[in-house]
Amino acid sequence: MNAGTPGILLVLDGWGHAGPSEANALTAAATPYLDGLLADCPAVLAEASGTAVGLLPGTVGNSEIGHMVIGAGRPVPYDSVLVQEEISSGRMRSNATLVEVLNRLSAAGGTLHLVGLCSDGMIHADVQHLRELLRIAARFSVPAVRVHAITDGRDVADHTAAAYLGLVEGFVAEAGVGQVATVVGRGYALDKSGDLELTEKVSLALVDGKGEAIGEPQEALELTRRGDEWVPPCVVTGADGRPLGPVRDGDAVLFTNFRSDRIQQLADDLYRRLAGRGVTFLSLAQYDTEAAIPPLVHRSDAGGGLAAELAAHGVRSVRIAEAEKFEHVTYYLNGRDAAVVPVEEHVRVTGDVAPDYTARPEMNLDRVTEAVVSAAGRDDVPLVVANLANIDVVGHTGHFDATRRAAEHTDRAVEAVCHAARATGRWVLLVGDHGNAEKMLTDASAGARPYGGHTTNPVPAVLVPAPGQQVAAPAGPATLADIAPSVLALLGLAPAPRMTGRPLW
Ligand SMILES: O=C(O)[C@H](O)COP(=O)(O)O
Ligand SMILES: [Mn+2]
Ligand SMILES: [Mn+2]
Repeated sequence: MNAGTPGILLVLDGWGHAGPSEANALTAAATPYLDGLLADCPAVLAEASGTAVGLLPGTVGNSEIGHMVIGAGRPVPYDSVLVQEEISSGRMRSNATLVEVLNRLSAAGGTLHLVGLCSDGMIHADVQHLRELLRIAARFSVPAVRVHAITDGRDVADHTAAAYLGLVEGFVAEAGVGQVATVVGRGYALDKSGDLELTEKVSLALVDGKGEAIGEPQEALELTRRGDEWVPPCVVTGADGRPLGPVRDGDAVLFTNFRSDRIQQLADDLYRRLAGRGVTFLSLAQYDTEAAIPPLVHRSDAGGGLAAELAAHGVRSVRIAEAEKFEHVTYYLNGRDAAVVPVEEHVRVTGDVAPDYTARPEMNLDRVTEAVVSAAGRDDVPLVVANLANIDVVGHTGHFDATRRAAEHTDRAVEAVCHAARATGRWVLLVGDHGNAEKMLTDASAGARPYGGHTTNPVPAVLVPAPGQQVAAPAGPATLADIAPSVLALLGLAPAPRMTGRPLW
């Protein structure tokens, strides 16, 4: 173990590794500084997807699990896995929370409303979970089921919503119960920027049947001007011209996303609007909503990681990120623990928010960099943790050239951080949390269309040693679970007892 040297943990969001290709915006970018670090510093590729981090085999990584595992120092069974286990084992069919509500609906004649993202992107939801819930509703003879379908185009390739809606219509037919009542893009339904006007439009569709009236679900897709993400709220009407969907007194609403961060704003808004009307709310997995919504599956404990260890040793850390990734370097890195920790300082960088990130791939990176440099200059802060969001956030647009420019801005920011680190005697550990920008096209077999989603590729983990610091090249396979033990070792601390990862340097 090293004697203990202060450092900077820099998460480059969406920084995956793949060889050069026409799909790789990272190798296409001019990133001389990062190229130099990768060539000269002890580096390793770390697994950031699938079972290595606590996801189902072959599942793409995401920011939540990525930061949780970076912080926990061990794989954390993610919500998608817990839901899948509940379904595969057959336990969901007798899930006490679900059964109680379904029995009540069948006895009293209420409707079950299933609200969720309809794709198999495996980041927020899996449309197969909706299928199982429809089957279970049929087994319990729930008199009516309404599906309020949120179209994706972000975790999966754009212009795929027609196929997923087709799947959902097939599931409904197979179950013999249910109708698609609402179709709306995730840009509206899964806003997490706090833009309540977007959320309100979705709520009004569900509560009052307000929105574009359509006869068939697929008609909704013709009404978007910005792809699947921005399908405007559409309400399917019945033969009598009335919307099929509005939630009525005594109904139940079950949110089918397993990930909370983007659906919780809508869940809270609906909860408030329907208060006092005897509507039961449920969520597939546990949400961070203000409202207490009972989950069908409880989340895993991701505690006992880096944050706990730093607190136990009184090691001060400063956490820095743009608003988009702020929770990731605080809440998720701390094992989904929102407790205020006296030895932690949080810097949430705000600034101009571009409605379209392709026009501003630099985002507010200058301010993030300034905050990191300023924290690095403090003697009372042994550890600075920051997230550079650009590669991931711009990568999600599916726009190759903008993502290439995001990488070039990131390169200059990393250079500035490394200079500050050298001047203040710090090491810098750079790591991706999952892949994204190294794959901006779908597979050729699928027709090579633009792709803004995450990947299963490993991520680089690179240590830029502090001046005079001797470190050996890391050996063997690595995963994100090795990052917290590495950070602790570099700070001169032992891994926490619950960590299964090992120090890489
Ligand atoms: O919510 C999103 O923006 C994407 O679906 C997933 O991206 P993230 O895991 O990087 O947040
Ligand atoms: Mn991420
Ligand atoms: Mn992302």
